[in-house]
Amino acid sequence: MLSEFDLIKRYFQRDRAPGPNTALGIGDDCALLSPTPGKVLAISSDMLVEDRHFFAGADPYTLGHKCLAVNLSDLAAMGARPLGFTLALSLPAAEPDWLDAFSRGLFALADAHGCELLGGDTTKGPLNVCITIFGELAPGQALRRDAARVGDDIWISGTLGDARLWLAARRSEVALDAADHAATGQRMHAPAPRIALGRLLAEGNLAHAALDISDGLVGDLKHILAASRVGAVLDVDALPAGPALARQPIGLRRRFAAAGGDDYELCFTAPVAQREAIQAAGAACGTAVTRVGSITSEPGLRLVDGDGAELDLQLAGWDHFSPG
Ligand SMILES: Nc1ncnc2c1ncn2[C@@H]1O[C@H](COP(=O)(O)OP(=O)(O)O)[C@@H](O)[C@H]1O
Ligand SMILES: Cc1ncc(C[n+]2csc(CCOP(=O)(O)OP(=O)(O)O)c2C)c(N)n1
Ligand SMILES: [Mg+2]
Repeated sequence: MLSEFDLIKRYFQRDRAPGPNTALGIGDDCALLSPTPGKVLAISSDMLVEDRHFFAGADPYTLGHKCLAVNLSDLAAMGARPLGFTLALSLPAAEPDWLDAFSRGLFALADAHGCELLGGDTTKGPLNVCITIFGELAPGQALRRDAARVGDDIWISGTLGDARLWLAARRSEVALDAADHAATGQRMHAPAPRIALGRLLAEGNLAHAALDISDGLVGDLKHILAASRVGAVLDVDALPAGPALARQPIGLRRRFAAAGGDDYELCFTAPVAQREAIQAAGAACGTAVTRVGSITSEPGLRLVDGDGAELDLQLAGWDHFSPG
């Protein structure tokens, strides 16, 4: 039988020297973080709950990846460099095989981004993973939701909608062949946080506002519009649908690309004069970037098709407390 403290020591406390920004890691009442002098901290929390964010029986390796990925995605959306994170874990049982796979998935992504586990909390209870992440960036460089300006282009990284397509297949709403099922499952379970792109956009002063798309593009873009007191026109047919979604009928393609959720891509706004620099930044970090609309002085979000005709799609973002 694993005790609470055996579990922490065996799976989460690593036998290695702390990184340069960690003054004190796991084991005391608090961790001590040393941000680079002159930088500001970026802090965010996201929680993943069984039966809400993932299905019971989810693969523990990809769950370890995803719970950190969604947090790194928030740092990417601010343009911050990752420093470290805390892990609050509620587990129904201390299962060695589950913990081994979960911690391997978690640390594989953490190590890829130089983001150290600083501490956390462990309790018995329903399966629930909550991470708080810390990053840093230069003062004034953060890509804030209130910084969009009239005339800005709206850009999207990567592709949209394939994670939502996997969810539809899992709910037996659509049928996918084995290859599309596997590819869309990868998008749902192993999103790639766009840290490199976010940092290039912030450090190069290329973009104004940004956020990461977790609830679906139209829902999330409205947060930028509200905070910046602007409107937008979005070309739904310009949205970069994921490769599996691109093979689906146009109605589903539009709906899942515009409001799918679980995308963990960046949506950002930038001056027209930065178009070439943004394409170059995307190329430099191997992430496609696509222009999908523009910021307007007229309030509200207008959805149009490839010919500029108004679309009435009645789309909404994910809301944990909405009945839908
Ligand atoms: N329980 C809470 N207490 C305080 N702030 C919260 C709480 N839940 C969410 N927030 C804040 O509300 C804002 C919106 O949250 P959310 O939609 O979860 O952001 P994101 O999509 O970036 O994760 C964020 O600034 C977040 O820190
Ligand atoms: C079992 C299951 N059902 C539904 C979904 C879809 N889903 C759940 S939460 C969510 C939105 C993102 O989660 P949230 O907690 O709102 O993240 P945040 O916006 O705080 O980053 C989506 C699209 C899913 N991923 N798994
Ligand atoms: Mg959140």
